[in-house]
This record gives sequence, C-alpha cells and structure tokens, in this order.
Amino acid sequence: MDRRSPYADSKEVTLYGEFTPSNNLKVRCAVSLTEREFIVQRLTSAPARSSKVVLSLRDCVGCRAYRKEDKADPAGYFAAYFYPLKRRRVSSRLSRQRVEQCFRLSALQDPHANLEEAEKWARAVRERSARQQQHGDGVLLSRPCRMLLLVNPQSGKGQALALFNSQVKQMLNEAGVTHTLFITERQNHARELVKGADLSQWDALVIMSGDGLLYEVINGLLERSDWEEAIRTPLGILPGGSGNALAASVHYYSRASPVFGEDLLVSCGFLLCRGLVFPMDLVSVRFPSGQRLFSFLSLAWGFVADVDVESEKYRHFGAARFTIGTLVRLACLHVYRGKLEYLPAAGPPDDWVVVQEQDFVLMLAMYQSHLAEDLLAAPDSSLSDGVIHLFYVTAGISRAALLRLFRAMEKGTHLAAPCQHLVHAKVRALRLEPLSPKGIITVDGEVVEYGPLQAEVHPGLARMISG
Ligand SMILES: Nc1ncnc2c1ncn2[C@@H]1O[C@H](COP(=O)(O)OP(=O)(O)OP(=O)(O)O)[C@@H](O)[C@H]1O
Repeated sequence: MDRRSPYADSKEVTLYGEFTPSNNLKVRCAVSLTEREFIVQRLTSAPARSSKVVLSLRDCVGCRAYRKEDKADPAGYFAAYFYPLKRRRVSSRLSRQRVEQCFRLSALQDPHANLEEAEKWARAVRERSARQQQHGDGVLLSRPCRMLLLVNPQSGKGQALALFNSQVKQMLNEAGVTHTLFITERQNHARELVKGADLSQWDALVIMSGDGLLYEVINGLLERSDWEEAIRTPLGILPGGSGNALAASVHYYSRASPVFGEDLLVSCGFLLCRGLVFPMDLVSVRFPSGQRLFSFLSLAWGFVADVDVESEKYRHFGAARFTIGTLVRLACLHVYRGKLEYLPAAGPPDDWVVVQEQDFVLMLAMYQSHLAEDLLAAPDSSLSDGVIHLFYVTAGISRAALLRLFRAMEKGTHLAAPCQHLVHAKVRALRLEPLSPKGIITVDGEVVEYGPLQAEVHPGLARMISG
C-alpha cells in the first residue's frame, strides 16, 4: 500500500483510498480500513474531526462491488451495509439502524480495473467483518448462503409477511444471503415440509412466526429417519408472533439492551445475516401414552399455561395479550394439586428431589432466557448450558404478590425479591404428575396431553443462529 490515511492511526490502517461518495459527486473522501473499523473522512480544509464517520466492522452485514448499468460510466462502485446501535430521537433505547456507505472508484481508464479495485475493497470489508463477528464457540455460516424462510402469515397480528418484506428482505440481500420463501397455509404445514424435504438445498432453516412454528419444525426434523443429521441443520428465528420468546432470548444473548416489536425484528435479522451458529439445548418430554416430543423453550402447567391459552382471544393486541391474560387470570386464580420431582443439575445421576404433594399455582420449566418479549424468566440461562430452570409457585400466594412477581420478571429481578411461595431450581430432568382432574399443560406455548410427564434436557442437540 503506497498511500496512508492522514486521519486514522496509520499503523492500524490496512487499506486506504480516496473516493467520491456515490450520492455526492462533488466531495472526496479518505476511506481507511483497519482490522476493526471502516473510517470515512471528508477531504476538506476544515478541522479533521468535524466530518469523520467511524463504523465498527462488527456491525457490518455485507459489502458488494458493482458497475452501473450505464456502460458509459467507467467507474466501479462498492457499497458497505452497517446496522450500528443508535438512539432514536423519540426514544432513549438503543436499536439497530441502517447505514449505507457507497463509493465511486474512477481513478483508472479501464472500467474492469475500476471494478477490480472496488471488488478488492468489498472483499477486504467482508473478510475483516467476518473475523470481527466470530466469538465463543460459534461457527460462521459459509458465504454465499442459502436459507429456507418459513413464514406464518397468520402469526401475531397477521403482519409477518409484510414485516418480512419491509424489514428483513433488503438486509438479507445486502448480506449475500439468497432465500426461498415458504408461506405456511395451515397447522403442521411446516412440519410436513421439513419431514420430507431434501435439506441439503439450504444452509439454514429460518422461521418467521411465533414460537409455535419453530416447535413444529424441530419436531418435524426429529421425526425424520436421518434425524441425527437433520437436527444439526442451523435454525434461525425472526419474531413474527405475539410471544416471540426465542427471538427475545437470542437478542438477549447478544448482550444488547432490550428492544421490542420491529426493533427486535431488525436485531434478529442482523444476527441472522451475521450467521454465527451455536449449539442449542432441547428437552424431550415423554407421556405415559408413549408419545415423545421435543421442546426448545418451556414447559408450563397452571397459571402460565392457562394465560397462554386463554389469551389467544386477545391476539390482536400483539404482545400485550399476555398482560391482559395475566390480569384476567389473576381475578380468578386457580390452584392445581400435583406431585413434582426433579434431578438437580449439579447433583449425582440418580439423586431425585421429591417435592411434597400439594397445591400449586404454577410450574414453569424454562431452558432459554425469555418467556415472552418482555418476560425475562431465566436471566442467567444461555443457549446450551444443559440446564432446565424449574420454577414453581405454591398455593397461598396472594394475587398482589403474584402480580409483583410477573412485574419483576419484566426486568428479570423476580428471583432477587423475597417470595416464600416461589421456588427456583436448576435441574436436568423433572417428573410432573398433575392430580387435579382438569388443567392445561403447554410445551413451547402449544397445548399437549394433560397428565403425568417426564422431561429431560439434551445439551446442544440442535443448532441456532444466535448472538
Ligand atoms: N397459515 C396458517 N394458518 C393458520 N395457522 C397456521 C398457519 N401457519 C402455521 N399455523 C399454525 O399456527 C400456530 C401458531 O403459530 P405461532 O406460535 O408460530 O404464531 P403465534 O401463535 O402468532 O405466535 P405466538 O405464540 O408468539 O403468539 C402453529 O401451531 C402453526 O402450526
């Protein structure tokens, strides 16, 4: 490299050029690339700090080189796409917002040489950005990358497809991800598809819906004869439902501050484009009938399961459906008799703890952090820690105390507040025997057969694109 950036620390700069921004041909910019940053400095006589833009390559989803269709233009162009965390004017929350940097390279007479130079820049940005994304035991999806995107158009408020088109599609193109869109038409449509599909066509299966569609996909994969291989297909999640618990968990693991709604969608889209794949725990749930199913999120009996199912009718309120459902259920609080046993995560293999038969308000087993977008039920959970966070609340808790518990869960502080009726244990397996004749049990928010069951964690059985 013969020219050096006069603005960035020249020791760190690995590529330097002076180009015209494609949206303002009257200006020249010094563009410097370090291992971690993309730095743009307007070349003016004004003090150097005034017009400097520094973007982290960790926030970059892609970079491409191209020529304009107008063959009379000999220039090559490169465009880099960033989604840094920024504060919105109307909100103090940090959320990812799109920044595009596009430059025109026309130093040479030969259009091919200009394009080659632009390609050199695009490659350099992509390679450094990939190195910056890597962390922990995550494995980056190879590029170019092909994804199957399963969208449930009925999920949430019925806007999943419109949200995909407005918020995610462009980002995928910028990241060099090609996708096949599959719009589900009915229950079990996605399950049947993944059960019979040639999975080698895709590098990842992505679900844009609530958690129910992912539950179908995971169980479909595990019903295949080649399930051991099939369940290793990287999965991705984009929030399109009203609960979006796994999407909120994946965002939480990226250590970003909480976001909701479309900001959560953009964050999950960004993580999807980044394409870092991690192992994810699954839990098998067995019933006396012989039925076995797999769960990635939660197992609930009592209050939480009742709210989940009964709040279906408030679906048009979006995420607020759970708040409304909680208040309605609190007004007529039920208790359920049952027996519970569990195997502590840290104990010897057969040392089951037996909880005395009694009346419960709820039993909730969580294996990811969030129960809904705004309910941080297991703050120290991670994608594959091999731990089931078992919570139960015994009868006798007042309505006010139960409400306080769920309010504290919004911030994940419910375990810090003393409550004699709440028990939390980290376990590997559990047995539940409901003794009340009627009740609801849900797995990942879906209703399953009511009766005794046994659940057991399978550490890192699936793989998930995560933060
Ligand atoms: N086109 C469709 N019409 C009706 N139901 C569908 C369709 N596609 C999928 N389903 C089913 O809808 C159910 C609910 O899906 P999902 O949980 O993903 O969305 P949601 O209920 O809106 O989200 P949340 O659980 O966050 O409220 C799943 O069992 C799924 O099989």
